[in-house]
Amino acid sequence: MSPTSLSVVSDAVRVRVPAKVNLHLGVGPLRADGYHDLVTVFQALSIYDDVSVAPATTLSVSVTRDSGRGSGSRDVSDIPVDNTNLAARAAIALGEYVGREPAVSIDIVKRIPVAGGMAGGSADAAATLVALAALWKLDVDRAELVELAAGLGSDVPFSLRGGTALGTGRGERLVPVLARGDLHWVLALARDGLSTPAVYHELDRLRDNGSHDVPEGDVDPETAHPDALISALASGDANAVASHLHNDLQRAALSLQPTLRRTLRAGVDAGALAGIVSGSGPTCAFLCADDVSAVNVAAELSGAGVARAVRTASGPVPGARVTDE
Ligand SMILES: C[C@](O)(CO)[C@H](O)COP(=O)(O)OP(=O)(O)OC[C@H]1O[C@@H](n2ccc(N)nc2=O)[C@H](O)[C@@H]1O
Ligand SMILES: Nc1ncnc2c1ncn2[C@@H]1O[C@H](COP(=O)(O)OP(=O)(O)OP(=O)(O)O)[C@@H](O)[C@H]1O
Repeated sequence: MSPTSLSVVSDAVRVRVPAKVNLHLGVGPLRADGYHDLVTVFQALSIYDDVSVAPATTLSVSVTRDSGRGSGSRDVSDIPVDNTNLAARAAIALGEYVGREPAVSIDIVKRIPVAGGMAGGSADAAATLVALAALWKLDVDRAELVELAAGLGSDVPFSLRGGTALGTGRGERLVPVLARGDLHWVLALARDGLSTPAVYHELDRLRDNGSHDVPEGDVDPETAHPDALISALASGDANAVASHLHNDLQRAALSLQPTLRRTLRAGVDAGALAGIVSGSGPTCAFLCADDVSAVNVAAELSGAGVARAVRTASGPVPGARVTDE
């Protein structure tokens, strides 16, 4: 390797950033600004995108599908590589904030399912903020990065933070939640993605067609607080956590992709404690009693032919972090 290419390698900063699942997702009515108030409990899971940034003459983005085992991405060709990519938007926003040209190359290795309800794009935006803060040796504190993150998307602040957290507002206002021990998950990845706005829109449509503002089984975020789930997380009892998993967006995701009902049933039949649609879907997340059970459930689900791919993961894990792995 020439000294020049060595210096290019050493100039790059790589950040590893996790996927998320919502253990509780209470969705309020549509607000005037097009968003919904949420009460949500996020958990970061051990499926990661890697985002590398390096100095360049102009801003560019590349996205590669990790071809190794553990890859969650079916195809990355749907992901834009222009300035609409959330990672590019993060670089532009941070550049504007600190008065710097975002002349960097951003290379994303994708493992988080695309349009899967696991905050893949948000993860890349959060990773880019952390990577550029390190590359440019910025004197910005965490609160400033969180503020920029919230401007990029509702899930981006959680991708920065990771762990387990209670989210309110659009989902961007976070407080940490104590979770004892690790939870073991199986993820069933769907063949087609779901658009987040389309799923929220479908929930509004279903609610408009129903007789109640907040239909039976849904949680009113104005009044409901996921206390029982938070106590279960503190106790580290996976059975108790499983019985308090809840997602108001689930029926909208099922309405748009009815085959997910079969996937949810198959996971529980395979021995999971409970199954839930992850965020806006269509990924289904199954909570298992322990790591051995997760491997067994994953094997059985793979054989059932109800998913494009099946992965195991554990949580909580930290948010976007510089790595040299
Ligand atoms: C479904 C979740 O993943 C749960 O954590 C998030 O609420 C989605 O967060 P996100 O992908 O970061 O979403 P954003 O980029 O902020 O918003 C995309 C679109 O989703 C809808 N949206 C999002 C968040 C929210 N609290 N209410 C909404 O109605 C809006 O139509 C919005 O235009
Ligand atoms: N870096 C990125 N990674 C993935 N998708 C991106 C990225 N930048 C922009 N997008 C666009 O965003 C769309 C949603 O992709 P993403 O993987 O973030 O969905 P998601 O995980 O369901 O989102 P969330 O869970 O935050 O609602 C994609 O179809 C793609 O066109």
